Amino acid sequence: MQMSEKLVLALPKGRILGEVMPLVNKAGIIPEAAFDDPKSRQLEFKTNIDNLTIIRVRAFDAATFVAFGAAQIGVVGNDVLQEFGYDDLYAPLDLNIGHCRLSLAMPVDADEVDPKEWSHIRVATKYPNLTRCYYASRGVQAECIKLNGAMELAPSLGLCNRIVDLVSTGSTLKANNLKEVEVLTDITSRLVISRPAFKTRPKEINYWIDRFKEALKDA
Ligand SMILES: Nc1ncnc2c1ncn2[C@@H]1O[C@H](COP(=O)(O)OP(=O)(O)OP(=O)(O)O)[C@@H](O)[C@H]1O
Ligand SMILES: O=P(O)(O)OC[C@H]1O[C@H](OP(=O)(O)OP(=O)(O)O)[C@H](O)[C@@H]1O
Repeated sequence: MQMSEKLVLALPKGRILGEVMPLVNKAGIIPEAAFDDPKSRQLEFKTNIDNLTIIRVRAFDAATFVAFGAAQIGVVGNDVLQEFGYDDLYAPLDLNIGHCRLSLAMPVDADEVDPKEWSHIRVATKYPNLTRCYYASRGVQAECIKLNGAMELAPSLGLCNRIVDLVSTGSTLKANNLKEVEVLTDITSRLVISRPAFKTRPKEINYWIDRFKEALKDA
């Protein structure tokens, strides 16, 4: 296949990276050595594919780079997809990695843990849009305090009694004396595509979607 114009793949640099790289490699993409060098300050990496580079960015920013067409392909958790709701992101493939859930949690000794009885709640979260939408659809007004991490501290320090955060093993909640009250949504990571790129370079983009589909079959 003829490949010329640069194609950028945006990968999240956090915990997903370890899970996503075997898939990226199986899809036939091998980054240059600097990618695995912890001392390297490089942010964009050549690969064995002539026109394809990889950028390693924060999980939320991977969605933004692709949504604005600065990268054409990316890997993004559907927590981030739902939080932003970017129209220009097409998410055709569930990569079956980054499994977790977005849940509301409260102190283990809290009362008022029946969501059906709530009409207004205050919540500390990294996901204010998703949280507001979820509760609005059930007639509950959610007032959100945006934090970027360590949400679990909010109840014990009196910021607010409820948090909405990602849960996987549940050990972070347990270590901070919190209990999971309800699951808002289940999360996995998806392959995402910039819609404009999909329109203008369909053959090339479909080629890579197919390579990732094949990689998933062997996973
Ligand atoms: N405990 C978890 N188990 C499984 N997947 C998770 C877990 N926490 C987060 N994820 C997934 O990994 C993505 C990136 O999370 P990660 O914790 O690496 O980033 P972050 O620390 O939130 O981001 P940043 O470093 O940019 O602030 C999330 O958007 C989510 O889809
Ligand atoms: O249920 P668990 O297995 O304990 O996982 C949940 C934790 O994982 C995520 O945080 P992360 O470790 O990514 O750190 P962060 O707070 O910096 O995002 C999430 O925000 C929880 O704190």
